[in-house]
Amino acid sequence: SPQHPKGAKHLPGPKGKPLVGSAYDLNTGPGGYFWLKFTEWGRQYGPLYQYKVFGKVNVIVGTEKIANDLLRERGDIYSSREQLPMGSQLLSDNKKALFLPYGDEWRRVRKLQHHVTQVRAAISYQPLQMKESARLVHDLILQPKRYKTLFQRYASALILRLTYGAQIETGEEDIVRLVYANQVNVERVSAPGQYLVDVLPILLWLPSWLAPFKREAAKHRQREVSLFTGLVNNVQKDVESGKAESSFTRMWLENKEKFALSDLQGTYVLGGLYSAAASTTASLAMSWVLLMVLNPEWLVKMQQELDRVIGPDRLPEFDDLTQLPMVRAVVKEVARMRPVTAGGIPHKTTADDIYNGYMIPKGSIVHPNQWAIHRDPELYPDPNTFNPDRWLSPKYPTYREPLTQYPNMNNYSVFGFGRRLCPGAHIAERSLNIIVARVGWACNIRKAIDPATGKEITPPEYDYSTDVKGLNTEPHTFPFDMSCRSPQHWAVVEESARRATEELKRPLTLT
Ligand code: HEM
Repeated sequence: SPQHPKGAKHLPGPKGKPLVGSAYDLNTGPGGYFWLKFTEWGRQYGPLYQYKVFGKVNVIVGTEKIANDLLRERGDIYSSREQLPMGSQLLSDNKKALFLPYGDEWRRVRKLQHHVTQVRAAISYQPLQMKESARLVHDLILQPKRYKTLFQRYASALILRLTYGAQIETGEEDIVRLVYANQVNVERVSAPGQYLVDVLPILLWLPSWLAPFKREAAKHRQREVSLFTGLVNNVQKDVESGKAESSFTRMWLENKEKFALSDLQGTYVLGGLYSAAASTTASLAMSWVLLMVLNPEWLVKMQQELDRVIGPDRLPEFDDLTQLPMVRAVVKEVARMRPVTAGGIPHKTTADDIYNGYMIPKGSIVHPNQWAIHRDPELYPDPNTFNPDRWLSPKYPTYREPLTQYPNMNNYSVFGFGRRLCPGAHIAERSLNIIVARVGWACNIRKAIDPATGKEITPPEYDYSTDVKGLNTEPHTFPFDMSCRSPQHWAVVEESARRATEELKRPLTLT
């Protein structure tokens, strides 16, 4: 254990049991959600505390200020990741962008990610987002019970078209099924605590015949590498035959020397975008529907704004967003109350540090607990109330003007902190704004009526989980009614969706 400089104190926190530490306490919070356990401990130990698992120090951060002080201001030592033996080492030979240690390889990877996700690039994807959202609204009105599939189709179609030039119509194409199955698999295998080797890395030294987890990892890895490589090879063939449309993969293939990544590392960066982009975006869209069912007065307020600014004759467009602060406030408030990575994506420290007199040793796993950060009563008075006004009225501490620009999601805690901040935030923000503006413009969303009793069904406030254990959360299927607001709105939706479907068949050009 590190030498504590004179006077540096241990962080407070639960003592845990000998050897295992707090390993088995994490799922003992409400609903078994570890971020609620983090939050419960936070009430006892304060906004910065630690627990240990098999001797490993985990530091939990419960306010935005401390998260920024550490993960951003001291980014040179708070920007690494833990390489789990199973999830990272055996499964991908440490090639997964999300899990790369801080250093030169990560910087090169980040350069490629940044190139395709920076604001300027994100703006050029708006036409595609408009087409996909037009189809989304149309299909949601016809088949609201398929909302989960349809939100996932929107998000998958967007990222797979951008990454590989793949055209997705139903969302049930082979490519979608394969990348989705791969993601579920990988997240299951890499969820912390699934394999003993993750807490006892010494097991890595076992020969394969004694270590079934090694054979299992090898199988997954082979499957994943051939999936990602196959997708890149298809684009390569199209480039050679001159029929490849614009895509991230084509751009990378044509500019490989600029990025200086191995073929396999580049392939992993591209393949990893789907897992980072698809279920996260879809999750927040679903949470929006749920929060509209639970807080119908805010849908009405949003529709009043949309009716005033847009009128009944056309769908909202990206250029309208400056005039739609209520739409942006609703989106931001949904992200506050239902953060997708609720317990935060942990960073790892690469040197000893002292903060406010407390020791944070090198190698600590630092969890910015979004659940607590988003419910800090100093920043968010009455934090458990869904209140978009906190972004729109000067009487709240989170208010900022001008409202043509704020609220927005720049540097918003929902996307993480410091140098590892989500590079896809500009794309995700645009997706959510246009989905919420358009679905809100076109649809009424209400509680479903129980046919047996004739009474309204109120879905649970927080019944979340995920198919994919571990990092991302999303609401379990919940009941609601959705219908188009008027025949006039429907005519606009039908015509826009028809045109979008036609246009989606033409090659994409990214500027
Ligand atoms: C609502 C949607 C999204 C949410 C809530 C979200 C959230 C996050 C969070 C919390 C992190 C970790 C940040 C940290 O370590 O501090 C992250 C990382 C990442 N995100 Fe997103 N994300 C979303 C959408 C996207 C999209 C659309 C893309 C790509 C187009 C994307 C690409 C990535 C990548 C590549 C990383 C890894 C960065 C690294 O480890 O250096 N994300 N995201």
